[in-house]
Amino acid sequence: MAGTGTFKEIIEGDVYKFYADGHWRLSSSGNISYVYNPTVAGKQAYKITACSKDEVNQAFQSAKAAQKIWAKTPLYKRAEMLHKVAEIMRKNKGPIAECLVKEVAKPAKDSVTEVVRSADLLSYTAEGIRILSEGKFLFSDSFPGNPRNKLCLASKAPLGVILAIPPFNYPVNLTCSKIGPALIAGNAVVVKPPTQGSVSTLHMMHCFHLAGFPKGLLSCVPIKASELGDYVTTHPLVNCISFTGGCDTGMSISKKAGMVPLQMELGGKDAMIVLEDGDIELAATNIIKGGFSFSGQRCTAVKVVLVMESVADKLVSSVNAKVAKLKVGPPENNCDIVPVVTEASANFIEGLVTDAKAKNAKLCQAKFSRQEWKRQGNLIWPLLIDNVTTDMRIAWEEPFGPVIPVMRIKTPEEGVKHCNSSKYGLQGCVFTSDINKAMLLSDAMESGTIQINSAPARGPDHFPFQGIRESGVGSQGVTNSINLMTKIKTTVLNLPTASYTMGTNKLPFSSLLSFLLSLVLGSGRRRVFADGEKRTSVW
Ligand SMILES: NC(=O)c1ccc[n+]([C@@H]2O[C@H](COP(=O)([O-])OP(=O)(O)OC[C@H]3O[C@@H](n4cnc5c(N)ncnc54)[C@H](O)[C@@H]3O)[C@@H](O)[C@H]2O)c1
Repeated sequence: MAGTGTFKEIIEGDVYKFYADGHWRLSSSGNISYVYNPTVAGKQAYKITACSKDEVNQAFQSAKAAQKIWAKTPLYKRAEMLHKVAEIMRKNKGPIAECLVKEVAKPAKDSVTEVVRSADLLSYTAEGIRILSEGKFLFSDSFPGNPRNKLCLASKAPLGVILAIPPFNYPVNLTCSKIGPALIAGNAVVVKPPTQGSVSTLHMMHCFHLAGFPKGLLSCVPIKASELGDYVTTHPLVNCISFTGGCDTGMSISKKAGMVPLQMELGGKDAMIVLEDGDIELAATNIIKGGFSFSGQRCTAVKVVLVMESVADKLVSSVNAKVAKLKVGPPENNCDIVPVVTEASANFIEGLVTDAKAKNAKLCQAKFSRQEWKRQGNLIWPLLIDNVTTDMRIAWEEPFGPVIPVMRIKTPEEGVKHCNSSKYGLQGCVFTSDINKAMLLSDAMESGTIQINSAPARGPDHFPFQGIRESGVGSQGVTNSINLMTKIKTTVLNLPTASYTMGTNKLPFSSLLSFLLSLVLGSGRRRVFADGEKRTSVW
């Protein structure tokens, strides 16, 4: 059970602690943040301590110190540690999943899946040592005017301290997808958890604690973002920000961040284009799975359907039939449609529906099976909105709820134009049985990823995943995240003469040997330099 047994150390009374310097403690500020249960209006699920400025600063200082030691930890040992955390997470998936159900209303089964998937991600990331153990070796003579007398060794070095800011919808998975690559690459991490989702994140962090990482290397500092958000994101010890969340927050952080690498995974308006030759049943199934699961609160949810007029009726009626079978209710019962995360989100979604209705869109479920479209608290019944036009907000905005607009198009180009006019460019998908059309459309759609004959999806977690325009900066996926969280360090070996592998040059052994000798002799000694002269080394 959450906060007990293995996890009893992370709570005092009914208040969850923060994690820094290898310890769990309450903030000296005495400040508390409240996490609400989305399923029961106004009901508090958890209380968490909120860190002060000094405590956040201390976490960054400790991270900086610990990173220096961690960077000297052999790659294989770093990998062993990540495998160990993954094992602990798998063993303790129950309590972590329990928190996801309570604080973000994720269906119980999906909550367990999120924890297991995150453990798998960490195990996979541990194998990132294969990427990190390889570097590059360059010869100088491919650039005009250079003989082969310079040898360049390039390798990946850690950046330092990574600030990880995950969103509420996948707090465990999207924290692991930042921590794993950061640690394997030799970095330290400070996590700022989302308020809804913080308790799952704290439980997950305890698994890292139990695995025995060096003190200070990892910390998790819940804060009130409105008060300390800027302090955290502009802290001078931050060497990289890996953020997942909404466009407005991400863009505001990007503008304020200093000269540090950014990994920004922001919102999306993922378009599905359905052509006349597409498998309509398959498209309908993917709208249900890809658009309504977790009540549409996924960055890669289908967020607008652009269907060719001639097959639109068939698609809409197939989706409507499937919508009627969706189970609406609490996450504990594994319902398909669960309450959205906050009342503010529910109000926002309702606003999009009201606007579309006022502009004569058709609310399919208001008519279908005589069921009025409805909302009770944060619970919003699934809704397909047909005949959506470009003057409606829902044609452009991200609902992050179980509401999907359908726009009827006359040509595929019309669909591409709508997709490319969006401020977002995360994912998209195309349904067609013609591979040539699929490729042409994929190339024409300006989004980070286009899926052919399947709904947008983030996984598998090692695939590259990125957004363009306001959907983000940088690319993720295990390999890309490792690369983003490292910098290239080069050492150039300057030889006294050009040397070609198995070349037929006359070998100037004496000078080459003396040069090599100079490399192996210790600092401060009288050394023979490449030019044959004896000098005292400066280091
Ligand atoms: N592209 C992706 O990979 C991806 C994945 C999941 C979710 N998302 C997007 O995330 C959004 C939903 O998540 P959300 O509601 O948690 O987003 P959000 O932008 O409200 O919050 C994201 C995170 O930023 C923090 N935050 C807010 N203000 C801050 C500030 N001033 N300084 C520092 N941190 C601050 C929040 O506490 C949270 O941890 C959607 O737009 C969704 O599309 C994107």
